[in-house]
Amino acid sequence: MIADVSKSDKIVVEKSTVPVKTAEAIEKILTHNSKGINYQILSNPEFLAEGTAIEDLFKPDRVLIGGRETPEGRKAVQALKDVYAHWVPEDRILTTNLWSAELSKLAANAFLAQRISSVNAISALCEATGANVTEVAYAVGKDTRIGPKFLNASVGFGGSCFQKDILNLVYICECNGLPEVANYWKQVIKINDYQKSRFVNRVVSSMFNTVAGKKIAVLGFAFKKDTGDTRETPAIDVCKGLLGDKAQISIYDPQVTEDQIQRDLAMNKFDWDHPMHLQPTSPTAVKQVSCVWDAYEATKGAHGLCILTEWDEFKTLDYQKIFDNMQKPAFVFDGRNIVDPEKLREIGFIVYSIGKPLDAWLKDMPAVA
Ligand SMILES: NC(=O)c1ccc[n+]([C@@H]2O[C@H](COP(=O)([O-])OP(=O)(O)OC[C@H]3O[C@@H](n4cnc5c(N)ncnc54)[C@H](O)[C@@H]3O)[C@@H](O)[C@H]2O)c1
Ligand SMILES: O=c1ccn([C@@H]2O[C@H](COP(=O)(O)OP(=O)(O)O[C@H]3O[C@H](CO)[C@@H](O)[C@H](O)[C@H]3O)[C@@H](O)[C@H]2O)c(=O)[nH]1
Repeated sequence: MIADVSKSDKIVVEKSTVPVKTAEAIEKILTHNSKGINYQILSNPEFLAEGTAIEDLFKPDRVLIGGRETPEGRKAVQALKDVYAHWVPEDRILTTNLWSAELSKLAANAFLAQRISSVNAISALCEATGANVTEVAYAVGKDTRIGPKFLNASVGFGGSCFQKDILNLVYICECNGLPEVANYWKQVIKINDYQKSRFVNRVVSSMFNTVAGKKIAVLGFAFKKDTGDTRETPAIDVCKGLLGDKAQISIYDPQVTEDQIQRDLAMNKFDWDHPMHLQPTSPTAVKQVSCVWDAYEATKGAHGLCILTEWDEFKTLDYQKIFDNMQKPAFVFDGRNIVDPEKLREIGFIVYSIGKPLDAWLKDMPAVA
């Protein structure tokens, strides 16, 4: 513990995403064990995203430093500011009070996730009306007040941060007697869950209302491209949904190991959020799941193919070769909108792309159970 080993005054910096007022708890613990040493607690939340961590570190949109509004607090903030000033322009280093810094991190992730749930909600309406979500998102994002980023409709957001941080925000709202605000943010997660189950329903209803005994190839298991991280990946819920209807699944991801996939699919929801030592020791492998190291192997003999991560290599696969080796009718369900549905239809596939005008085959099939 910091208090045990400190021999002089210290600045303690929170980098992790924490509930608002965590700095106060840290401050109290350290002060009560201080033996005359002074501690300044700063909140300096981390904003990097996986897959772009180094870029984000060197060229951050902003660095946020929160501290106590006392002379000692301001001095500590300035000391950390001086460290960042070595490579970050000064106008990008924001200083605030402690609680604003802690809350801003949660709010930023909630706003980002909210954009995805907003566009995903619109994607369902696009499918019902014949609008195209890519065109709608482009038109909406052209308004400079809204902006074009983070408006890609998908099978759902994943990753270790968004759901956890929104639940954190919801909890803080409830603790502060703000149930309406809590419910507002909960809805972002509900739409995300809806989007994943909507995707599974599309697969099942398109394939004659059952996938039992059918081989479904899954391309991509990570929660986004350029990472092997599977925490909260939508692929877990989609695969579990398909397994629930007794599909045989063959998974290929360029970076996720078979061991990780088996572990994720064998565990109960939320178990994978626990530290390693609290997770079930050796979950039994899910027999209906095989993991292969090649997209062509995964799709060989398959009835349907689901794209669940937007890996670049999936954009340039030889889809004619894939079609030739699949059962017919051959289905593609693109959960990331990375393939050209028209080109794939020309090959002979029946194609579902999130929020895009529906294939004639899919038109009368229900999107939700
Ligand atoms: N991963 C990212 O891209 C990212 C980006 C910005 C901020 N963050 C934040 O940084 C923090 C760490 O994220 P990470 O991705 O490195 O997570 P991680 O799961 O890789 O690391 C967390 C560590 O904390 C340990 N841990 C968890 N619960 C514990 C407990 N109760 N007692 C003792 N140890 C415990 C885990 O064993 C693990 O070693 C989180 O607050 C996260 O929100 C992460
Ligand atoms: O338009 C979009 C953008 C993203 N996603 C999905 O959203 C999830 C999260 O993506 P992203 O935010 O790029 O990755 P993270 O590494 O989770 O980074 C987020 O979470 C981090 C941890 O708090 C923050 O530091 C980052 O700023 C914040 O972007 C992934 O499943 C993406 O596929 C979409 O579906 N559509």
